[in-house]
Amino acid sequence: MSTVIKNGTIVTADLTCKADVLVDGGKIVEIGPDLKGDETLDATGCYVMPGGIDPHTHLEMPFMGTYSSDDFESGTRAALSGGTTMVVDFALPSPEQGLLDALQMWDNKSTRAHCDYSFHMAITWWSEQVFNEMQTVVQERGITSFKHFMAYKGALMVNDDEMYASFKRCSELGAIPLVHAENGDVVAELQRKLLEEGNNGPEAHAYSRPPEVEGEATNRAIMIADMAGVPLYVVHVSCEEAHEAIRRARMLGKRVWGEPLIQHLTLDESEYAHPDWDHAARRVMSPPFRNQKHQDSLWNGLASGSLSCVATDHCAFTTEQKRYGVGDFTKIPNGTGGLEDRLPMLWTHGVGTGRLTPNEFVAVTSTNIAKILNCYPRKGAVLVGADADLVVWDPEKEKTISAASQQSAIDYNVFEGKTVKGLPRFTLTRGRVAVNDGEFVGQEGHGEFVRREPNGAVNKALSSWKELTAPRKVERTGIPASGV
Ligand SMILES: NC(=O)NCCC(=O)O
Ligand SMILES: [Zn+2]
Repeated sequence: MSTVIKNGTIVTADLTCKADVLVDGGKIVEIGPDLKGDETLDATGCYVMPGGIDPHTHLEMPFMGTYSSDDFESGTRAALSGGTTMVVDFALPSPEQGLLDALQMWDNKSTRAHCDYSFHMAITWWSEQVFNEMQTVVQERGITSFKHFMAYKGALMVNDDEMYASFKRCSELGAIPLVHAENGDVVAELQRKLLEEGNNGPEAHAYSRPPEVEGEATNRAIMIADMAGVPLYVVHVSCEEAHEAIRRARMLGKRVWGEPLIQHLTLDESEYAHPDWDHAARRVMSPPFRNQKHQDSLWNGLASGSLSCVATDHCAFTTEQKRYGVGDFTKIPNGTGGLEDRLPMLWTHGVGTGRLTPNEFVAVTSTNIAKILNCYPRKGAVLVGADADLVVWDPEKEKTISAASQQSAIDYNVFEGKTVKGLPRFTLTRGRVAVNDGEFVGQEGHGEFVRREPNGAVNKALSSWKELTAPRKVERTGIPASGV
């Protein structure tokens, strides 16, 4: 059954034009005027855009003594409801667990996905086994991005020597390293001191992770990537210090991408001063929310291009789970939700205010990450031959965000009470309508794994540059005798 999307305006990262879109067999097969199909979706007054790609989710992740509560079923249902048609989740080996073992666990969990997905692999420890398995992960499994936690000391954190070894391996394999950039040693020491002084509430979580620890780690990761000759993707950039490091690196020609989250763009540190413990703890995530100066920096980065992609880091814990940290903020599971709200919140606060153009919105929610992760134009495009992962976006449709009507499995929403203007009329996942005017009509298990090839354009360019600028031994005509 073919489907035609009629009377809409196509908005991509680089053009805006009126045309119909014909979809068949899960792909876009024609774009032009007056197209016909077996089924018609009316896009009058709407923008037809590539579906969102969320490059940073943690679905059913074992973390801090529990599991994040949204799994691939509820998580991808939330994603599609908000116009996101692909998620990239993190396969996370526990320390000493093999990468392929962890991957098996993620393969099992993801069978319930409603939309397409891919994985990043986390490097949580270092050994010859990890070194060897990275090759299998890239070449046989089509996973070409590896995350490194510079925080969570004693759990997921890797040290500089491990990071350098892993980055070099990424370089050899044509893969991209990702970093969670916070100085884990300093965070651990600040946590210890705060607790010792009796500061045990959720606000102390923010005190223990100031912008300085993020800025330092970002600079360090950039240096290590530069030495290893590999591009770098910095996840959840939350502050000017980290953004400044990325901006400066990019100005110097280094291949570094920064990813702010919708939470950091729209929620600020005052949330942690809320008198209700639950309210504050529900917003505990790392890095924490910041003040308006930092938020402005992130918005400016998106507008100017120094920051590339907006994600959610969707890692949802219930209030009951958050309460594991009553009396000790370091035990509050870190993470917040956002999958369903990323696009509507970014449209409302970005396009709706004039901080972003509709084309920039598509770039930072979909196309840029598809290019970085080397799955463009299969994903992130409205082009003949691309997967029909599309959102028909109604810029006039409004709602007030509420946990009562969300898809996520948790009992609250960090954006509760916020009104958004701009919502999906239809969301299509590989041609199948999954959201029809606010109603979820997706199919569990429809989602497929998206395999990615290594050696994307930036990796290729960097390895040529590395070759050209490699240290060379000087052939000398004379060498003095040694000694006196
Ligand atoms: N961000 C966060 O607080 N939780 C998820 C794990 C991570 O990405 O650090
Ligand atoms: Zn992180």
